[in-house]
Amino acid sequence: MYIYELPFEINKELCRLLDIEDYWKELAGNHMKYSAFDVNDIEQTARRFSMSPTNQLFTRWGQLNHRAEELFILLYRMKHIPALNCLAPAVNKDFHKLLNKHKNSSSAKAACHTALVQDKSPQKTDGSFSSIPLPVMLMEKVDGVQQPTSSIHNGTAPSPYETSSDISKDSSTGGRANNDEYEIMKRVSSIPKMSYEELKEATDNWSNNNLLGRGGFGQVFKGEWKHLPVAVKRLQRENDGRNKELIAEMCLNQYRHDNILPLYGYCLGGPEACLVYQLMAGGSLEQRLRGKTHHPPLTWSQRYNIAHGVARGLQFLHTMAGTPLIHGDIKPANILLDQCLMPKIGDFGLARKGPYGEDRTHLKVSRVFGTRPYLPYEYLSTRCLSPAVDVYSYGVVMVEMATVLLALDRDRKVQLLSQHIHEIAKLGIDPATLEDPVIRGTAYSNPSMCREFFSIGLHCTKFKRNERPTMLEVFKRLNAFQTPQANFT
Ligand SMILES: Nc1ncnc2c1ncn2[C@@H]1O[C@H](COP(=O)(O)OP(=O)(O)OP(=O)(O)O)[C@@H](O)[C@H]1O
Repeated sequence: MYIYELPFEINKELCRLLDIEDYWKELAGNHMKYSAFDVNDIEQTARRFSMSPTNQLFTRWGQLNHRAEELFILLYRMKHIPALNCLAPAVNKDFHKLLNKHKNSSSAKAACHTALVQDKSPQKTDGSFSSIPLPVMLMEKVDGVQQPTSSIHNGTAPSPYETSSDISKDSSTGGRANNDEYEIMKRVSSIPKMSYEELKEATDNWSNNNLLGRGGFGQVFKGEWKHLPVAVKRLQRENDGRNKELIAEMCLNQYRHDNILPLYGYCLGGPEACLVYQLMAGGSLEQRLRGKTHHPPLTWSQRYNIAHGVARGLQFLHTMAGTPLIHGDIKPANILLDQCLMPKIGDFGLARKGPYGEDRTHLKVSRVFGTRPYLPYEYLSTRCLSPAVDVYSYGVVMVEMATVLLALDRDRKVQLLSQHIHEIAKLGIDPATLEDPVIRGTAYSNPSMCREFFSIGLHCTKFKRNERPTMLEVFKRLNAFQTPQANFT
C-alpha cells in the first residue's frame, strides 16, 4: 500500500500520534532525511493552512511513492510503538515481527510515553503476530528484518535505506547528528546550507589575499559563491564557544531588515564551521573611523546616514512582536557598510531574546558577554540585560563617530568614553571642539551636527537605564534633525 492510499482513520490517528511533541520532526529529519529547511517548510505550510504537520509530511513523502512498509520501518527505528500499532493493519503481516521485537524488548523508547498514554489506535494489536517468512521482494536488512527496495526516489528526500544521512554528513562531528545539532538544524532551518568545499573554492582556498579581518571567533574571508560576493566567517576549530556563536548567529540573524547584515548560509560539514554573509564592500565602521582603509574620511552626511541606519535597525530589533532582540555587542566593528555606506548591523553571536511582555524590563543573565567599554554599569555589575544595553552602546558609538575618540583610552584621565563625555558636559566644554580632527576646521566641518551626536550620546549613556531613550525615540530624534539640516555636507 502506498502512503497516499492509507485508510483515512489510520492516517488521521498517525497524524495525531506524531503531532504530539513534534515526533513528526524526528521522523522527517532523522529518518526520512529531509533537510532542516524542508522540515521548516512543512511546519510553516501546515501552520498556514491550520493542518496537521504530519499530514503535510505524509503528503510530501507520499508523492515520492513511498509505501506503508517503509514508514513502518522508520517508525520501528523511532521505537514509536503506538504509531506502529496504528499502522500495522496497513502493512504486510511479515512486518509485524518488527513490532513484536519492540514489544518484547524492554528498551522501547521512553519518548513514546506521551503517545502511549494517549494511544487511541483504531486497531490494537494483541502482540501475537505470526513470524511468516519475508516476501522475496525484500532484499536489504534492517535490524535483522529485510526491507523493500522498490520505492521510487525521484524527489529531494533520500531513501530511508541510504546509510549516509544529509544531516550526519553535515554535522561538524562528522558522525550522526546528535540531538543538539538536530535542535540547531530545526531552528535554523530557513538558512541555506553550503558545502565546505564550495566555500573553500569561493575563497580561493582561504587565501590570505582574501582575508578581510579577524575577530574573537575566527577569520573572515572575501569570496565569490555562485557569482555572489560573500564574506565567509570561518570559525576557529579550537574555539569551544563556536557552537554557541554559531547557534546564536543562525537562530537570531534571521530577522530581515535593510540594516541587518544578511546571513546567506552556513556550513557545518567541514573541519571548521562557517557562516556566510553578504559582502560589505565598505568594510566596518571601525575601519572607516580609524582610517584603516584607502577610503577618504566619512563626511557628516555619511555619518548621519550611518547613525540613522543603525538606529533604524536597532529599533526594529527592540520592537519585535513583544520580544525584543537585544544585540548585546553594538560597536563600530560590528557595523558593516555596503558600497553606498548603508550600515548593517552584524555579529549576532551574543544576541539574546529579550524580556517577554511589557511588564518585564530586563533579563538576568548568568554571564556578561560583550565589549566592556560599550556596556553599562547595570549590565556589568548586576547582569541585567535589556534593550537599554544596546542603547548605551549606541550612545558610545555616536560619540566615537563624531569625535573618533577611543571608547577606551588608557592614556586619558577618564579612560571610558562613556564617562569622559559626562565629565566634558559637566565642565561645559563645547563638544564641537572635539569634532573629528580630520574634518574640524575644514569646509566639511559641521559643529551643530557634532553637538547633536554628542547630545544623543550623552542621553543614551545615562547611568540609570530608565533615563535613557528607547531606540525608537533616538530614531525619531534623528529623523527630526534631518529636515532643517538637509544640506549638511
Ligand atoms: N560581511 C562582511 N563584509 C566585509 N567585511 C566583514 C564582514 N564581516 C566581517 N568583516 C570584517 O571582518 C572583521 C572581523 O569580523 P568578526 O565579526 O569576526 O569580528 P569582530 O566583530 O571584529 O570581533 P568579535 O567578533 O571578536 O567581536 C570585521 O572587523 C570586518 O572588518
